[in-house]
Amino acid sequence: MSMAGVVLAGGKSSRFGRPKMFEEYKGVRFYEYSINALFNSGVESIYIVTNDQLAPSFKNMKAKIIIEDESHHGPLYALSYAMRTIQDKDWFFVLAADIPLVSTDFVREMCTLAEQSINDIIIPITGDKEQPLLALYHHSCLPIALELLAENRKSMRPLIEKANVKYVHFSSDQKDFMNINHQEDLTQIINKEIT
Ligand SMILES: Nc1nc2c(ncn2[C@@H]2O[C@H](COP(=O)(O)OP(=O)(O)OP(=O)(O)O)[C@@H](O)[C@H]2O)c(=O)[nH]1
Repeated sequence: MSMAGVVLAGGKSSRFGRPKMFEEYKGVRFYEYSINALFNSGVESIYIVTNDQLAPSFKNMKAKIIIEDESHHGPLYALSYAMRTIQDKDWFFVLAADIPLVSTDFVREMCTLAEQSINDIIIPITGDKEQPLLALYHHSCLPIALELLAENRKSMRPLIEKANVKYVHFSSDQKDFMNINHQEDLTQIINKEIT
């Protein structure tokens, strides 16, 4: 079994107001947290998937950069583009750069689940929230994803509905899975209102 880590970092950040993947928490940029969580976790190689405008601003020796041929088509397109580009891996561990504080232990535990899995997708549930952008996707998802994209269906949801999905419950620090969409979300973490 071989696995690639895929950091999704090519969104518009329209709610945040500036490219949020480059924001810092405790002196580390969001996308670097995602890379660090994947590093030494069982994932063999790490990729940042982004667009041509943002690409020059990523600086990290641990990850390679994949530049989408078309920008802003959303996470399903980004994942399928990564799967088309990286052809020698069975599994793709997706981490959204705007959920930066996930731990290596979480990634390791998910990787262990993939070893014996006959599923197409493994999705964690944290609290009562499904986390499709912190999930494992088998290469078998690619034809389904391409079919959906050809129908202009760009959300992850129809892929999840069509694929064979395993859900796994995680109880963890709320902060680990905090999704940063607005500047106030970051302020909340910094002010330790979320513990
Ligand atoms: N590579 C890539 N990543 C994306 C794309 N769209 C969203 N993402 C990433 O997916 C994660 C979730 O994105 P969202 O917060 O839903 O969308 P966003 O465009 O970043 O932000 P909003 O404009 O505020 O909705 C973030 O880490 C984004 O960087 C895309 O088209 N390509």
